[in-house]
Amino acid sequence: MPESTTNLDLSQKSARVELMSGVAEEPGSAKPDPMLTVDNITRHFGGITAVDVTHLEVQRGIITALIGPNGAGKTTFFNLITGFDKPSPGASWTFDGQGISKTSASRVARAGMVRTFQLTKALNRMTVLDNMMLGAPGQRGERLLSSWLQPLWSRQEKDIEDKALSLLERFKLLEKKDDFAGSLSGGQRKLLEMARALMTDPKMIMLDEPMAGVNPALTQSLLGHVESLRDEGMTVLFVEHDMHVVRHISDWVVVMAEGKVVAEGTAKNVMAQQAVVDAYLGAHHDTDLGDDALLEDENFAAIEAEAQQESEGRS
Ligand SMILES: Nc1ncnc2c1ncn2[C@@H]1O[C@H](COP(=O)(O)OP(=O)(O)OP(=O)(O)O)[C@@H](O)[C@H]1O
Repeated sequence: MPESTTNLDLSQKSARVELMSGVAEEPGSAKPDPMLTVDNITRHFGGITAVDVTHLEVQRGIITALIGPNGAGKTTFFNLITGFDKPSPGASWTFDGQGISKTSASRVARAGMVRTFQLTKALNRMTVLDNMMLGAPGQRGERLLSSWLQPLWSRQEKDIEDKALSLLERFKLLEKKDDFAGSLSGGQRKLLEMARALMTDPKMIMLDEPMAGVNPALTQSLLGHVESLRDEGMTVLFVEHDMHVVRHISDWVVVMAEGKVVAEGTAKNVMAQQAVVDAYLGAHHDTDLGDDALLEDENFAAIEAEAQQESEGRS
């Protein structure tokens, strides 16, 4: 690992700022020590180009947010790099120095890159503890989830259960262990999704809208959990629409629009960039996303609704 990361204690904000201070705030910029490097990844659905990323590096040991208006390609990008979807020929990407572009989702997970999954109907009907231990397969994602846990299953069941219980304790879900997952509140579900992803001891965790549907009381606690994963050395990449959250916990922000990376930088700088304003608002606006007023939920919802209307108008 290059000295740039190892010499710094990335649980300290000043160290993270120092680490990223030399990084160009432009799409595809080189990082001091990338955990993930992606080249020429494209995905078309019929006539739509959902993803068209020429080059992207995700820095190790920090929290990177992936933002962009609805339909920008964020979820498709997550699916592609975790092996849940296949890109057009010519794509390549490496994780922790290892080429993983021709690798199945379960192998990607075993290499140390996991993504969270929303609780599906079948998972809702399982208890919280069973979700952690994972058995019952239904949909593709669930089968993959169980195959991620294969390496663990070679261990004694007791060890696996101990690990599940200690994660549930950490995420304050221990009292709920015998309840059906479907009975959990929105925030508790998000905690369970996160806890479950940690069963495989990942190096990098990818969170898909970790704060969606979470009440304000639990938001703070969830944010704290995400930050503590980073403070323990994990690399975090998350998709999020809530700009308060993005500003609050991101060390770096990548902005996608119409499948491409259109901006990168710190939250503050990125939101002031014209390309980002254009992506969210359309080029005819001259509003600054760095303006805090724009980060009020109400205003952001209006911006998103407008972007949605524009994209529907185009399609
Ligand atoms: N399975 C699919 N079949 C057809 N089109 C798809 C499929 N999945 C995604 N798309 C299209 O690809 C584009 C990117 O979608 P994607 O869901 O990746 O965007 P997103 O940035 O995650 O949006 P959101 O923030 O709304 O979740 C959109 O135009 C979407 O309609």
